[in-house]
Amino acid sequence: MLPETIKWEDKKLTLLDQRLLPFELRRVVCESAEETARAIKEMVVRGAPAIGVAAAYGLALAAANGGDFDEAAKLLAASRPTAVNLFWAVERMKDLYHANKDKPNDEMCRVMEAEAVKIHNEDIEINRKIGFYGQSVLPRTGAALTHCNAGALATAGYGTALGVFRAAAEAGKEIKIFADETRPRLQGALLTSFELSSDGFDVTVITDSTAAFLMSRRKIDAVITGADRIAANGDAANKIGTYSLAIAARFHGVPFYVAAPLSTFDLKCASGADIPIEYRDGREVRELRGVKVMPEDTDVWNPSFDVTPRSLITGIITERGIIRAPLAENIKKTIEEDR
Ligand SMILES: CSC[C@H]1O[C@H](OP(=O)(O)O)[C@H](O)[C@@H]1O
Repeated sequence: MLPETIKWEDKKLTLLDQRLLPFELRRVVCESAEETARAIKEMVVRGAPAIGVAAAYGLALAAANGGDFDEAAKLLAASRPTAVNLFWAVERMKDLYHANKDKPNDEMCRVMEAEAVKIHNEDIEINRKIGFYGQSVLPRTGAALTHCNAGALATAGYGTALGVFRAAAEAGKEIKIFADETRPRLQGALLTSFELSSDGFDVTVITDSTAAFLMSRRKIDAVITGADRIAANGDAANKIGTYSLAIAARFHGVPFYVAAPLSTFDLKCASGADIPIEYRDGREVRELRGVKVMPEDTDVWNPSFDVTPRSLITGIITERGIIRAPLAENIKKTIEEDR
């Protein structure tokens, strides 16, 4: 059984240290917003929904610890730039804090803690709904391909893309899953493979550059990935390598789905061009788990995300159903109906 990604125990946030998986199971304890922000930046916890939930708890800690709450919120918002779930959670907790800051401290802290727990539990329920709708795109028996980790390790539990596979299995479907290793941080090889095999799935790791050849040699019924931010027109930012996967899927006639909660949509971004892309240290590419794989002075360009244009996306699987073309219109309609 997979350990919980995020736990709130004795008014402390404990995070499964995903930098050590699958070789070591260790938890990092966060007792302040500062410690939480560092854990997000250093990818102790990662995955769009998971960092949103962690940030919510980070702000519950900020409220309990006193000090400058708005500064704590800024610090958390600055930890990583692409996943909009982070900003959504920060804004939701800030609004609550300012609505309750004049109440007695223990009451205000209780309200903040309860909201973070609510965000945590909501995420798991949303992921189950994403799985419920998403499993319909998979056959009774078949194969699927995913990229990075959009599973329980990237969320508060159950997962988004991997939640679709869980729901398919719960519906009695037999799906062989191929997981891109996902250079440079290897979330597919180290996290998705570990997560799915721990839950008894038939999962095979391939290198990122194998995906197109795999599609040319065997039937892949669908590619299903997560997302970190989806623009109003349907362009979707996700882990680097997703865009080239979508191009290969289109060339081979494989349906390409993005699985994401409505909190991943950012209507303030008109298109993918407006989505901020995180660039990380080149050392992530020059080294593999601390072992140099190229000279230290090698120039590296290391965007952590790319943007898949809506034209390559078959559908976006959400907790309100599958949004299909015309994506811009149907995104607007779905979000308005959810309000
Ligand atoms: C369920 S969304 C997970 C999403 O986040 C990952 O990025 P990172 O591991 O850098 O946080 C990747 O883009 C996944 O699809």
